[in-house]
Amino acid sequence: MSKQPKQAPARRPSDPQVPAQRASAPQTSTELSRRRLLGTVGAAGAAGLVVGGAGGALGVSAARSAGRDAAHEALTTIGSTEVPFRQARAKHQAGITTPLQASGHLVAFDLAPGADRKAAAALLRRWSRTAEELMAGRTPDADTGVALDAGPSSLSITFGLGHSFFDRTGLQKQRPVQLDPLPEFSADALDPDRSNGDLWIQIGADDALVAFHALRTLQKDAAGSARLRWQMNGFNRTPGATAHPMTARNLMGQVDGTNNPKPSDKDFDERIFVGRDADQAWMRGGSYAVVRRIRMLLDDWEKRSRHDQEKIIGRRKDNGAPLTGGSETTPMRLEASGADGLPVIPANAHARVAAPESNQGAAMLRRPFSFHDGFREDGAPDAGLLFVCWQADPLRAFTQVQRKLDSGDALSPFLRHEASGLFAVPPAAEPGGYVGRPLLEG
Ligand SMILES: C=CC1=C(C)c2cc3[nH]c(cc4nc(cc5[nH]c(cc1n2)c(C)c5CCC(=O)O)C(CCC(=O)O)=C4C)c(C)c3C=C
Ligand SMILES: [Fe+2]
Repeated sequence: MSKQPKQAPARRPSDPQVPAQRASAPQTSTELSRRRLLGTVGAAGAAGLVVGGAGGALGVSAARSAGRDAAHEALTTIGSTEVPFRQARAKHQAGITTPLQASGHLVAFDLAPGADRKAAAALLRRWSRTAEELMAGRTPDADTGVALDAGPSSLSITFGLGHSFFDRTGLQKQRPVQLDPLPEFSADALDPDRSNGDLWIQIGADDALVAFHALRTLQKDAAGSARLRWQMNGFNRTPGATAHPMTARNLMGQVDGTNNPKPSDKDFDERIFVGRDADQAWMRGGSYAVVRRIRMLLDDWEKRSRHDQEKIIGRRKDNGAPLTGGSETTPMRLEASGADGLPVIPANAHARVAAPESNQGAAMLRRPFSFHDGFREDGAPDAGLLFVCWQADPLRAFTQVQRKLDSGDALSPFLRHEASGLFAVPPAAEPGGYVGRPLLEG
């Protein structure tokens, strides 16, 4: 692998609640004044003014007066931001508590016929090495050049193992019960060809070329050992695109992710990561990912008034605040009723039905991407949410909450669950090791 010329990496905080914008926060006061200037030009552009030439000149002269060569400066630190493959104090893989990235690929592979445990180990070793190199901004020696000049761009690559992986490798005794298939839900319309799989990779980056490059490189690494089963592409808002750091919005226009567990919560690790006393020692410090392709019936949704939409979720559309008042971070007052005697947050509002208070404390870390795969025959967008959630125990988190949603969520009529996967995501590789080594060589 060769190192690409790039700025010194700005390490990205491993906290999903840390707004992605922080990654592009000004680093020095000179930087601040240059950014303010460019921000002003950007705002003028957004207002429809023709500022291109003047804006460019202004930007260059500001950098020159700051004693810099503007030609060698990136406009933001987005490209140079690096997510560590292995974190100093955390045992888990990147891509779980990493802030949401702008571009994502979810991809599942099946081991090739004849590929055994040894072949699986060799593949995970190759993949881990590639992930570590690409996340550090280095590219393979014989490379396509797709991601040249882009820097690591907060690339994270996360590896998971499906239920069938353990049959294929003869490791059934090491398969955790947490990987038992999810139950069927009444709203499911699942396509088996786009569900599950022996191996799963989640790729996220703030540059679409970097994300594609990682996908393609990992696919080539798999040649002869594993075949692509399904692939889904997603996106989120670009970090730094809004003036103020804020929670993501989904394609229904809602602020989505507000009431996620936070790493600062005292029970965060216990809820999201497998504990030290887990039966399967190789999973300690790992997590379980549930992946659902959920199509949104946007034609139906967009016909509903904003008032109706807010009642369906239980939160305001503009700022994500609960209907019981306050700001986005104000707790919902589930017991509050209005002058009509009815609950202000309706009994079937999505946020109420999904809340830990309605689910014996169940909580999961939601880390989704939006998707848009064109339009269906009837002209409706084939778009929605690549719902990815993380938890220590899917039965007590995703399954508990989805059962509840299945039996009375006002949002359900606007959704179609079309694909599903459940994966064990082992802890990060030890230095010199690879993801899954304690399982495969234990
Ligand atoms: C089984 C788990 C869940 C699925 C599937 C799901 C789908 C889904 N959700 C939204 C939009 C929102 N969800 C919100 C909150 C929320 N959702 C879940 C779980 C699932 N959602 C939970 C656990 C929570 C938190 C509840 C709480 O504690 O308050 C919200 C409100 C804002 C927020 O807290 O994030 C929105 C909006 C969509 C569009 C969707 C499927 C496409
Ligand atoms: Fe939700």
